[in-house]
Amino acid sequence: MYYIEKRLEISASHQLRLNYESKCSRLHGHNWIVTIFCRAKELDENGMVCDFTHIKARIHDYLDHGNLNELLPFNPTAENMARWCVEQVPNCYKAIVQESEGNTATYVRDEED
Ligand SMILES: Nc1nc2c(c(=O)[nH]1)N=C([C@H](O)[C@H](O)COP(=O)(O)OP(=O)(O)OP(=O)(O)O)CN2
Ligand SMILES: [Zn+2]
Repeated sequence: MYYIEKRLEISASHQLRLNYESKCSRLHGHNWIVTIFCRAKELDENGMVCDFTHIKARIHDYLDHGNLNELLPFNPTAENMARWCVEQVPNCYKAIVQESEGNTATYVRDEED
């Protein structure tokens, strides 16, 4: 099995829709650190699991300097973002989304998916 990791830094704004009072419901920004994990039993005809540049294009270039509430069709928590990242990238099985130092969410695709 081949494994790759791609680390992305994304500056963006968001506000959370929550059923309790929170400062996070106000529009604010983070410098997210997103790590994408991909794997494949066989390499493609280019000798890759997935092109790092394509991963950056699908995640970073789409979200960077944007408003996540406008770009994503769900409440932009770190957990939801991690799942969305896994769904965007071919051969991706895991994503780690760090919102700030100490605040991190991970999504791992089920084996049978
Ligand atoms: N489980 C989650 N909890 C929270 C999320 C999330 O995505 N998943 N997100 C937020 C907000 O985005 C909020 O902006 C985070 O604020 P921050 O100041 O970074 O975190 P804390 O309130 O924990 O404060 P620290 O000073 O960093 O301890 C909130 N929760
Ligand atoms: Zn936030």
